[in-house]
Amino acid sequence: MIQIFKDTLELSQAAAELFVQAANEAVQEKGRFNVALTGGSSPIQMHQLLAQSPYREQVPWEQTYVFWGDERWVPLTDEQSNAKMAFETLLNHVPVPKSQIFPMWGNQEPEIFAQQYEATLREHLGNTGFDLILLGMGDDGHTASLFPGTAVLHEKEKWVVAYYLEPKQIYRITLTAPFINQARKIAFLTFGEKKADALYEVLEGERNPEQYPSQLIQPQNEPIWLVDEAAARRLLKGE
Ligand SMILES: O=C1O[C@H](COP(=O)(O)O)[C@@H](O)[C@H](O)[C@H]1O
Repeated sequence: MIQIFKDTLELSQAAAELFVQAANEAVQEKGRFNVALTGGSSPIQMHQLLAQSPYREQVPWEQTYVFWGDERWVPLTDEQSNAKMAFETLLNHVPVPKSQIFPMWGNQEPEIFAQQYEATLREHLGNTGFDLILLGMGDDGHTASLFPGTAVLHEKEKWVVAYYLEPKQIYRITLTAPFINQARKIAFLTFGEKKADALYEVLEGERNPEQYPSQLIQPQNEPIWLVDEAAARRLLKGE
């Protein structure tokens, strides 16, 4: 399902509303809300909205468990850290218990940490997927840290993988596509002209997940694409 918004504020408001709804549904049903946050720039405005009235009061923070979809393997103080951004824009401003926040960072080797993170997920989620996974999409069609041409795109068993991303000279840690696809709800936040080509290829182009890894995201319930008019330019033209 694609929802197109005039600008990033309207898009972020819709994302915040979706977050509130998913949280309340999950808590009503089973007493807790398991969410995976996305990194990059796309969620910042949604985070800021969730940290303020009226959204802040509408989220059952005490029952919320926060994980990440992916991370750059850097300490939590590093400017590149997706978790640092989430703490600064959201988590430091809401009453979610710190013991319920699980950043993708530790003192071990990244591969060992990935195994431990998967064990933590299994402990908290059991055999169910996330209630909500928020995702961004890079200009190249990657999502989470599922980058074009990488071996992780072919992972079938593991839920979490760490690997060295040669072009960016950094380790990445990421949920895998088969695990992401187990989520009850998945929402992509995508805006800006620079994403127009990739968005068109992902949604309307031939199937080529090796080049456009976002195509691997095919959960049972169709993902929700929240996009702005600039990113949707080619979709709107029907090119
Ligand atoms: O590297 C990453 O990029 C994607 C997209 O980032 P954005 O700045 O275009 O929103 C992001 O979804 C991912 O979490 C991040 O690690």
